Amino acid sequence: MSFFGKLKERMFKSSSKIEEGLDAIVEDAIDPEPVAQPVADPQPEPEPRPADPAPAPTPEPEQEKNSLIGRLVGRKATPDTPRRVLDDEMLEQIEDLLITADMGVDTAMRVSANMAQGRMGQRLTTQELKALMAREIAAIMDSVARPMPLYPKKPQVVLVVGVNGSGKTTTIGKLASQFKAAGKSVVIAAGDTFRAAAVEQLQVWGERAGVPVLTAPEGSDPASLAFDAMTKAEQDGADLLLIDTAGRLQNRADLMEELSKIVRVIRKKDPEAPHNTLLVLDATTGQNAVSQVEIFQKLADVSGLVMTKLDGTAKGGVLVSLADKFGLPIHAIGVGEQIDDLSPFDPEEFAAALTGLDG
Ligand SMILES: Nc1nc2c(ncn2[C@@H]2O[C@H](COP(=O)(O)OP(=O)(O)OP(=O)(O)O)[C@@H](O)[C@H]2O)c(=O)[nH]1
Repeated sequence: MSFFGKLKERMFKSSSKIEEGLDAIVEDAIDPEPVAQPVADPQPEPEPRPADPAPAPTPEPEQEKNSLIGRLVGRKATPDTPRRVLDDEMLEQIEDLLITADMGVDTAMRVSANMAQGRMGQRLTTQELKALMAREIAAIMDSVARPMPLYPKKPQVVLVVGVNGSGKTTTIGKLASQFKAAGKSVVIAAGDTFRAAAVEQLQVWGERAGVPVLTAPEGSDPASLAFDAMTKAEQDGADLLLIDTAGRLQNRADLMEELSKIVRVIRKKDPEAPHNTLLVLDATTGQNAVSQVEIFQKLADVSGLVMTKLDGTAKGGVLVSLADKFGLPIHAIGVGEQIDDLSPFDPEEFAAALTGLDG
């Protein structure tokens, strides 16, 4: 199966929600036109009414013609495909649908308004709506789709932050495995020293990835472990040091102090560290992820996002809202619990998978 097919299958809950919603909106047509005119109807329409013109093909920017969404937009509907005239009521329904898909009010309004621009009064099929929606979503996400930058610095220090359970450990394991496969040497530091289970989990992932995991006795100072890990990574000539951190938001002042102490200590060895601060977010928390970004931006100098658990949730739309609201780079997405279930973020494939556009 192609990667796109796999992504779409994994994101089926998000896509089926939008897909079913769009089907319902189109079928909900209180359409004054009794018989829908297909796009490629060979019969010329005698007197097209100005308020209800035959659907003009969606204009395609030149560079999109060969893209995934560009190709999907061009698909022709059959004569009996249901259509609905795009009007204010339908636009509001689309907006509501996007809000229920966790896109947030502002982003939902932007996406639906852009979809409608120049198309009011056109008769559209679900497939055409999906394609328009996917195109607008991809446009919002295009500028934030960036792999984690790699610097020539050794070791490159990646601080991984996020609330407990967001998928930090799993993501560190997946990243370690991918970098190792790319020929990089990696060291992991189990910085959540207060939770024995978190440390054990990280050790399991380290073994899977074939990467050493530095640990410290339960309850010891995470900053001191980070310093030791820096020393080891330097001694080993490691390319990458991934530091796991605690995610207790219950006491933000403590967490902020803990994170800033880690940063202070590793800067004694490299004033530019950490080179990346990845915030790991759980897609199943929906719009909660928005407040998590706001909080963690105050606690740490977040440089990029990884969104986990996009498989099996109907809340994938939150990623569009994050891109729209914060503009932080999205480096990767988690689509499962296995070691290779971390994918680079591709806005076109994501948009097509989210909207259920057929690949
Ligand atoms: N379905 C799915 N599950 C995931 C994904 N990423 C992580 N998980 C699961 O989410 C749960 C929490 O993941 P962890 O990596 O332990 O999260 P954490 O942030 O390190 O949590 P703490 O160890 O409690 O701090 C685990 O059961 C993972 O298997 C993903 O992309 N998809």
